Amino acid sequence: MRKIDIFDTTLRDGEQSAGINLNTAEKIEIAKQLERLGVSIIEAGFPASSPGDFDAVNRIAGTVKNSIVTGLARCVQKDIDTTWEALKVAEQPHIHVFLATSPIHMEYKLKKTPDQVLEQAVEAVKYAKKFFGLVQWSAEDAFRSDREFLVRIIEKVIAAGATTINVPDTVGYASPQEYGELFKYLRENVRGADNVKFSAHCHDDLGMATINSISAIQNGADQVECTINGIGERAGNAALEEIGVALHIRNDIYQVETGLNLKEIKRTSQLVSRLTGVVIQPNKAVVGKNAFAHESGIHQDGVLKNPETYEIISPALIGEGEVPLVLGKHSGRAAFRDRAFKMGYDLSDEKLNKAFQEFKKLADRKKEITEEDLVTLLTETQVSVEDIPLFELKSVQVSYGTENIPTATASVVTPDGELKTLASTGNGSVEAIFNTLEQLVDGPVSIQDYRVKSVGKGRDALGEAVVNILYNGLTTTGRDASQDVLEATAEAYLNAINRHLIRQSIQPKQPIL
Ligand SMILES: CC(=O)SCCNC(=O)CCNC(=O)[C@H](O)C(C)(C)COP(=O)(O)OP(=O)(O)OC[C@H]1O[C@@H](n2cnc3c(N)ncnc32)[C@H](O)[C@@H]1OP(=O)(O)O
Ligand SMILES: CC(C)C(=O)C(=O)O
Repeated sequence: MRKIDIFDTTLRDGEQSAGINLNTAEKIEIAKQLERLGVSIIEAGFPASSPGDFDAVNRIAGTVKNSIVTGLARCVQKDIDTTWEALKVAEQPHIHVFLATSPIHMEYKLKKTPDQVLEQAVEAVKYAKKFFGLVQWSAEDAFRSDREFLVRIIEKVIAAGATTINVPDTVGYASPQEYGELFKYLRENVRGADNVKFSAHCHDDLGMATINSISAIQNGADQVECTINGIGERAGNAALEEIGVALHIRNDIYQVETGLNLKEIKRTSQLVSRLTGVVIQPNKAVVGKNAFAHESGIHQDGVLKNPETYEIISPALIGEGEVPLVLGKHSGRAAFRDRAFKMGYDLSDEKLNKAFQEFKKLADRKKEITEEDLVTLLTETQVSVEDIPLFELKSVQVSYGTENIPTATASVVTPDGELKTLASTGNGSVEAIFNTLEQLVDGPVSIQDYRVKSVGKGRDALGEAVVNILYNGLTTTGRDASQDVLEATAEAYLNAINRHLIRQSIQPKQPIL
């Protein structure tokens, strides 16, 4: 199989992302991880650009042994000298010199004629060759360059000693077909093309960096330049993880080998995200948080029957652990049953259906169903409520005035069937209710959270109360909605106590996974 070199430029073009600034220690940590990932070449920085970059490139060149380390330089002697100073410690010193070749860059940026650019490129490559065995030359903005000029300058830099020719789409303008055709054209028209490697370097301004890189490979590129998580100047560079995994998964078409250790992808992606502070978008291909998250019932059912119904990449391929099915408003019974079973609840069909209906109601109201929500829901359903005697509020009355101490009186039927009437005071009406009902149980009940909100609009809107209690080492939450918030509060408090009784009387079996 044809070998494609993965040239990682996370530490150079990736660091050119607005807002990213990595220190030497961070760059070394990323470089070591890139080495574990198995990239062929690490572009560690631009040594002439700052003392910090020089130091990082130099230290990485002295540390990394299994990947080639390179540094970027302009076609000027000073840059090449500095790059040599940084890289002479490397096992296989490699330099990356570049000069723009497109009409717009030559005329307005470099203020040079094509002939002057050609001469400068040749001089720089010859000079670099005195120090470096491996010299990569890039025609910056190659895609927007005149093809005949490109062929002419590439032939001259090959003759001057360049070992790799990089053909970047610097501004992300190419279409996959056009970019592929450019590689084909250069392979067919450049004298000496067979003696060098051709490299692709794509930017994502039109969202085509990955597919353009792959198109280049299909048309003769031997190397692709990319970054972890696709970070880089403006909209970023081609994402290494996308290229690596696409070439692997669709090897039936591409038939190439990268030498990447794909199991290190997830870890590398997370490391780069953590150290750069660039959060990965959830739906990012391969490494996004949702890349393997199945949310809808029909998909979940399919995945449970056979993961390949909806998964073309196995999470294990990139070193991702097991990804639990997401339980949300689109989930179906199959996923719900699976999660319940894994949590240790083996429910009959009837009870599962009941729990599932409650789950759907809850999912409509909440964005995320937590583990605690599920435990509550499942334990309550596992035991039909009639099986366990609970407290039942018969009435509650609160006496409140600006001049007197708030007092609550409640009548409650206890689990033993006894009707009890209790009263207590508090600093406010709510505390008076809590103090009154606390007398029903043995020991202090700590209120962890208490919230009231209106459900619906207008004067007659219902008031919903949510009370979270800690009692006897267990945390439970009670809810109730009523026309009156004080009544809802008393009911929610008793609901939390009742949930405590239910959870105490039935413990789930040991979780299965
Ligand atoms: C497509 C790419 O990603 S290219 C890499 C881009 N990366 C960076 O620029 C990051 C590092 N850059 C830097 O730190 C600085 O720009 C430096 C240190 C390299 C140069 O700084 P300065 O000397 O202040 O120059 P400045 O950045 O303002 O302008 C760039 C100069 O380099 C020239 N230049 C640009 N590319 C090249 C090149 N490949 N070879 C030679 N000269 C070049 C420009 O024409 C300009 O020259 P001028 O000052 O005579 O007009
Ligand atoms: C220096 C070159 C390779 C570059 O980064 C680009 O053209 O985008």
